[in-house]
Amino acid sequence: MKPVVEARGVGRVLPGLVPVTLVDGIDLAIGEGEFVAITGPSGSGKSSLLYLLGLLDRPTSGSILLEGRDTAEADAAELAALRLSKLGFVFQFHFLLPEFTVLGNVMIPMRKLGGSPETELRKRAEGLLEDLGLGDQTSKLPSQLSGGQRQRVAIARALANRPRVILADEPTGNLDTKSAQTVFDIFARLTRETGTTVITVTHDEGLAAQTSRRVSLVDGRLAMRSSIDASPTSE
Ligand SMILES: Nc1ncnc2c1ncn2[C@@H]1O[C@H](COP(=O)(O)OP(=O)(O)OP(=O)(O)O)[C@@H](O)[C@H]1O
Repeated sequence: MKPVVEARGVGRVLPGLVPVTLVDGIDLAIGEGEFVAITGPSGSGKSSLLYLLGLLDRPTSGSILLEGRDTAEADAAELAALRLSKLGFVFQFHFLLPEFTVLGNVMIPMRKLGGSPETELRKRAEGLLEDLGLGDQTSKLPSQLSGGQRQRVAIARALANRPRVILADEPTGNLDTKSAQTVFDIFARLTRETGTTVITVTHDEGLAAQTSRRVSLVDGRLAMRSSIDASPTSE
């Protein structure tokens, strides 16, 4: 199976009088429909790796491949276009725009990508929200929703342009146990039913155990087991 996202010898060093190594020598191949948890102690580089895999940051060594394409030479506009059309992001904080309705928030990335009539975009956004149990909340403002509902809107927005990969950074960090479980249930269903790849940073052992693969970091490097796990998808 061809990997959807691949890191080849990826390192990221912050320059300075005392350079800081965020991640180092990461080799990782993640396939279609995989549900991957990035785990490790605080400060081990989990968010840094996620940002690199999501093309939000650039490696200082090695490269990231998306659907087999090396992104090392892509300029900022090309990276932005790839993020918009191929990737979806969910963060610990929802980052919904407060003045837009739930539906309006989900339609923002759709309108940015364009290519379909407004009525079609609206229908698709409504379908996504319905699917995530928010069919009766579409005209509300984010402030009128619970934390769990807001995070589901953020997931709907991440899915707006039918991404190949969802990248989530501690998406359950602000949620109660039940809402956190709902988020992971949604991710599991997405990977199973649509072949979307989900890569999520989490420090919650119980949730990490529900994914199909663990990638563990220690001091910015893959822990031994993660390297072994990386091999089957790159065959
Ligand atoms: N802009 C920065 N300047 C200096 N150090 C940084 C910067 N960004 C990250 N770091 C350091 O790099 C290391 C990796 O950070 P990162 O946020 O990727 O780790 P993490 O595993 O996600 O941590 P946490 O679980 O606490 O969120 C940490 O030691 C962090 O303090």
